Amino acid sequence: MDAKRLAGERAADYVEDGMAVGLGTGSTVYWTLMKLGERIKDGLHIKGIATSKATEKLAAELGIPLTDFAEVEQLDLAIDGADEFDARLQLIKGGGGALLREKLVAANAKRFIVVADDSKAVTNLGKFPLPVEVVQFGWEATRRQLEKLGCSTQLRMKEQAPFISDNGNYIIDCQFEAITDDAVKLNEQMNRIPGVVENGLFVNMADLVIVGGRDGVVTEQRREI
Ligand SMILES: O=C[C@H](O)[C@H](O)[C@H](O)COP(=O)(O)O
Repeated sequence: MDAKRLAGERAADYVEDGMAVGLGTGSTVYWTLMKLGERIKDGLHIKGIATSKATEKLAAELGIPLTDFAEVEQLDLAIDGADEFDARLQLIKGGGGALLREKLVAANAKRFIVVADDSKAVTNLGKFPLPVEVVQFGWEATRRQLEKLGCSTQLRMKEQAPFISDNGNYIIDCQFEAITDDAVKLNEQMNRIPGVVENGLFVNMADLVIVGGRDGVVTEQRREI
């Protein structure tokens, strides 16, 4: 079975009746959502908060009831994919441009489970360009400030026009040599730049990473507290 599918489906086992669940975005968590859709048909009752418009649409198609933060104070669980994860379970996310809602949802969940295939495991974060969501106004100035942190940058494009996030913002992809030392510090430095809305570094957030191996074996890595 596909490695993403193995990881995605396993995560659905952590969802219990009555839970409020953060529903991630991407091709790995897609399998979690499919599984949850099946379990709902069999009588599981949950409510979800989607991390993107794409996930909202998929959840509606699968019959997963949605709610929002007006109704839910804290999610029991959030499940999402990642573009990279290291041994400390620090992540880069946002390859699909959903990082802002994803971070907000994960930050307001009691437990955050990441699903990934084994190609996402890295020794040092940063081979995958770090996505940073910025407001459209003055984005060129924001980009220059980001470059002062030691990266080269690229405005994300889609069909010859700037990519627009679900929140109406641009994404600047930041390529570092490697994020070797302090992801906590870089996360803070980026978010202090005026114009930056959020960045794709998820530090000390993931509690568990479920990894689908291309050999068909699923492993689980827990964060040491
Ligand atoms: O913005 C997108 C998200 O951060 C995704 O969770 C991430 O890009 C991983 O996606 P996939 O499971 O499709 O590789």
